[in-house]
Amino acid sequence: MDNLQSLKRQVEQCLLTHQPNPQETISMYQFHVDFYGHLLSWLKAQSTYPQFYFNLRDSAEKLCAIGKVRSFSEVFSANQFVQQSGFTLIGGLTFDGASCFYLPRLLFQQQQNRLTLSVFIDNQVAFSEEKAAIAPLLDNLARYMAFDDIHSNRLQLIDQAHNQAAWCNMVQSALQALQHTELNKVVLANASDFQCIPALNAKDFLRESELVNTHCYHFLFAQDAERCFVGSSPECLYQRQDNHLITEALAGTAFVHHDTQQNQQQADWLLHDSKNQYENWLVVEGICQNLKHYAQNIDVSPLSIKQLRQVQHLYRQIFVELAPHIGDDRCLQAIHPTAAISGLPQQIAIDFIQKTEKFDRTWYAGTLGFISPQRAEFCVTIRSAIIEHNKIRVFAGAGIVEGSDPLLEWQEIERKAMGLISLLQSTTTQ
Ligand SMILES: C=C(O[C@@H]1C=C(C(=O)O)C=C[C@H]1O)C(=O)O
Ligand SMILES: [Mg+2]
Repeated sequence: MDNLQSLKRQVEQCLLTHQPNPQETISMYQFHVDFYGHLLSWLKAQSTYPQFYFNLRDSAEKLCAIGKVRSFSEVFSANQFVQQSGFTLIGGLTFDGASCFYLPRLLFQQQQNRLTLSVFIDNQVAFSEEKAAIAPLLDNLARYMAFDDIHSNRLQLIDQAHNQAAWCNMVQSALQALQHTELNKVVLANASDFQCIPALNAKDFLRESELVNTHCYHFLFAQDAERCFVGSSPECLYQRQDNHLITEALAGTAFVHHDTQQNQQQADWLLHDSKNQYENWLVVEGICQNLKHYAQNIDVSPLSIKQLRQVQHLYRQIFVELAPHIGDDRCLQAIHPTAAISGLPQQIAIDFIQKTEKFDRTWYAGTLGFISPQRAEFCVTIRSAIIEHNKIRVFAGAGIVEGSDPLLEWQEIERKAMGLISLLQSTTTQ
């Protein structure tokens, strides 16, 4: 018997015997099975929202969830709930810092070929209502939907928040602000809207991205059936195990060449280029300034290179020993948004972005991940897109510092966007 069929039976059995315990506001049941399928293919067959998928960058671990039992619009209360209940919350913050954390109805945690399903039941709601809410999820629990090939889907650029000329003007005004104000760095971004024929399924798209955009986090967050936020990001906001936190500065960019020798030359150039070094260092400075009140010790690694498919970046890890009782609410608020996606000084950069960019970043350059009592992990939601029926909006940004060249920064954001766009056939080049 398929292992999801067996999971379904176990959950059904458990619901038959569930006795709401008045001491327990929420009950959790956990089931373990071996699993050789793909959680995105399972998710594709589900019709309950919100939907969440998080494939971690540095380990063979994936989280996948549907439905919602509790939600928290403040990180403080989200963290408090995690500490009190011991449960894992998923979600994150938009670029603007709006918080969206929730306890899903079904949470899958996959570690290699081992799958754990947690089912949450709210004892503050009549059990008959809970059973009725769970029934449709159970109907679909053992279902998969095969991936469709997306290689023949065609993309056509229909609109851009900033075309090349407008982008160059925007970078020029940032360069002026860098000269005449306290601003040291500002990360400007663009949104490009494509029509996709035929309409694109977000799960097929993310599956394709997972195959080629390796060494990245892969995430999907759909609050409803209408639109879905997806992406493959190389950037970790932080990972925490007890009071040990690792964060990073990933900033400073060169293109990737197919020729190994030329690629190595690019990497060597990037490692020694003062503009890119400065762009990266400001991220380290921003993070250290914001975390110093919460840390007992901070160590910064030497510069290295993170190679991706289209671009390569300067990379430093930052190892932090947190002071006692510092929760993920404080960590998130201190680190997000880093100078890799906002700038420095942080508030001046955010104000500049808000008055200059002609689109709303929403979940782009936000953060998604999970919080549990012992550990938490969040990625920075760059290299991302919103898929809505037959439209896809792709986001890309670049750090502007003294010495930035508007046209080179334009090429940089176009290259970054290619990480996702190149998964499909683009019929328009600009
Ligand atoms: C803002 C983005 O990327 C960020 C900007 C970088 C840069 O300007 O060199 C490099 C990596 C990221 O920190 C993006 O991809 O949208
Ligand atoms: Mg850059």
